Amino acid sequence: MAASRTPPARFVALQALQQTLQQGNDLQFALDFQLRRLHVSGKDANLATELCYGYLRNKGRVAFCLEHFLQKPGKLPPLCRTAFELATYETLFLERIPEFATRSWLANLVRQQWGSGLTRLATAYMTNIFKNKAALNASEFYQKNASDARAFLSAFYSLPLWIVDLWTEAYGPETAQRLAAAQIHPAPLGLRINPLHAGKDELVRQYVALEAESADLEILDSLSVSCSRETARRLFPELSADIKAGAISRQSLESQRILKELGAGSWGEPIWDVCAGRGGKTCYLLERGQKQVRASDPNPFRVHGLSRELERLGLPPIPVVVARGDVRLPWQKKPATILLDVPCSGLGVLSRKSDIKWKRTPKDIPPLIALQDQLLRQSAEVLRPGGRIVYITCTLNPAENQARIDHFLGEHPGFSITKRYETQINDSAREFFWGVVLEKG
Ligand SMILES: C[S@@+](CC[C@H](N)C(=O)[O-])C[C@H]1O[C@@H](n2cnc3c(N)ncnc32)[C@H](O)[C@@H]1O
Repeated sequence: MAASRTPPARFVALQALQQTLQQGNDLQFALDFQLRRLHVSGKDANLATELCYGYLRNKGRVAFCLEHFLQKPGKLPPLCRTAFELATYETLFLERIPEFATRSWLANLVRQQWGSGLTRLATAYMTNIFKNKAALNASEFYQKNASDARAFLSAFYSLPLWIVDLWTEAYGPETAQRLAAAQIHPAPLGLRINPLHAGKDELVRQYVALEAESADLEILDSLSVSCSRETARRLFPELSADIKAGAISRQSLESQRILKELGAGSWGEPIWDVCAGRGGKTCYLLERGQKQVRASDPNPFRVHGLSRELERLGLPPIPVVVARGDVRLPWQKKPATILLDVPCSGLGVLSRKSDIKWKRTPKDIPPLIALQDQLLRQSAEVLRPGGRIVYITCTLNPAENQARIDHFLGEHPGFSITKRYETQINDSAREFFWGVVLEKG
């Protein structure tokens, strides 16, 4: 795609979205890559970020508009279709962008890439979108034009039908609607204060002083904080510098809460964090006083990221290896606690990772279940007698949650559940975690 006349934020967004949707790359990775490659920063980078995340959260709704106003949207070249949808998103959701700006970048891009026929189509389409903007922002439009209740939920809350069906069957229609409504809002910012950092007391003082006037601020045991991005700017004016200096980490409050609820901080050691990724949970454990922690993950980039996290936070070095957890124990000493933060469908974190909605399909679930079973089975094999397995997912899918544990307990009757936690489904929850502690009696 030629960059010459497309404004930088839209150009970066389209490139990153293509990389995410067509090549399956992680959205943040694709966005960072394109911002660096095209030397885009400041306001343009902020707009590109807002476009990518906002569009993916609302992609189902804007696609419904395309289907409504165009006869054969499926015939558009994929990138052209994404450009139509991105312009629709901008019109319906970003109030501050003037009509002429959206119309002109879309028309110029379509003319340059696909010629005058599609440019006329783009112009006529955008006229319809602007004319019907108020109606397109109201649920009635989707209720009236969707074929049935599930198609309405899918269009208005921008959720693939298979997820609507899964949640309706698993949790009932009312809860499915609440979950659908929850995932369409951006997740709040979750922060973790490093208790080992010299600046910790000052940081805590800062947000405790402003707690009363920050309605969206939630604090969990004084070191875990969640708030909107606007509030974070007030509470932590130096956030980027504090992160760089190792005083703060980004981590969702729910991901911290489940560790606390499952007793992290007083788990028997050594602990093996089997699916450690970039080490969000590993670092939490070390910051909360666990000493003998070992971490592994089969993804070398994530393992490298984890080692850098340990350095950034000034944490003591721990054994970290690239390894799968479902085949063998990569250490000599048997662990007393095995943390399985398993690979899962991620349907509980769609508000933060909205690309998952458009990448996952029902076909992905059986291999994930097989891996979850094998990780549990292998953990039981290598666990020290009297030890515990902590099983966590960030998904809303009973087949990956309770059903996996029932299956495991069926095969391993010596184990029982000693702790359990799941995020409550209420109107303020945006992210959902599920977990249990299993101990051998
Ligand atoms: C939910 S993420 C873990 C997030 C991480 N614990 C954190 O808190 O930042 C799941 C991780 O499982 C890893 N994984 C995939 N297959 C695996 C396997 N066979 N054994 C162990 N880990 C695996 C993935 O690479 C991914 O990093």
